[in-house]
Amino acid sequence: MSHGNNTVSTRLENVSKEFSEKTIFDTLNFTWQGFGIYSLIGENGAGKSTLLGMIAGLLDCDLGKIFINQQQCLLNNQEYKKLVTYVPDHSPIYDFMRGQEFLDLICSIRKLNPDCYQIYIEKFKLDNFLNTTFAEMSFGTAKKFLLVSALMTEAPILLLDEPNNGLDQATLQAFQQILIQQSKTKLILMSCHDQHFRDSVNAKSIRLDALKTG
Ligand SMILES: Nc1ncnc2c1ncn2[C@@H]1O[C@H](COP(=O)(O)OP(=O)(O)OP(=O)(O)O)[C@@H](O)[C@H]1O
Repeated sequence: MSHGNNTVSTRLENVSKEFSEKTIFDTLNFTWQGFGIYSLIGENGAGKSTLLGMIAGLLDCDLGKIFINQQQCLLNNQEYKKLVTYVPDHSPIYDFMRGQEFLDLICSIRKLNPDCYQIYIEKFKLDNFLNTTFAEMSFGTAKKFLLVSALMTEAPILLLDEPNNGLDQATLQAFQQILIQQSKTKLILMSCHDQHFRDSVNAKSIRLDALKTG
């Protein structure tokens, strides 16, 4: 991998977050070290998506710090952004954008050769949707493009929010194989309510309430 490390870590240091005076996290401390797949487990509203969004750098911590390797999650830290890629549970893509345009845009931002996504287009059977706008795509098809945009990068941290939601059986099988393969060289953190899917990719469970109480 081009990140050049034979290991990778994500570290939460005294991370606190509240929404409208409701505490979601209070001085959370945890480190994920090394490659593999981890799934955050917790009831609806426990804060799984919030934590993934914070590690992705899209939501601020109220207090505390988040690091990937030695890089701190800060608005202008481009080195941090290179280390992480994130798939939210719903598509945030402009309606007018077409599938291929979106992937080419991500390639251009991440300085990747556009050839890098072809293999995933085949595995996810997206050939016929490259020219389709996100407005016209089904939920599952849009989700597949988002997954491709993350899987094609070399970022060693992959954050996936409910990644299996909306995928058909054939795609799920292809996706499971890709995740297992990528988990040899990436640290994959996901939120996933589906135990069958978690087991199928050998995800290690991390209970959010256990994290909160240290
Ligand atoms: N932008 C926001 N403004 C106010 N409250 C928010 C906001 N985003 C999330 N919350 C609240 O923060 C809490 C954690 O939400 P989050 O979506 O992270 O939970 P989750 O564990 O991912 O839930 P689910 O399993 O339902 O996906 C919830 O109480 C939610 O209502």
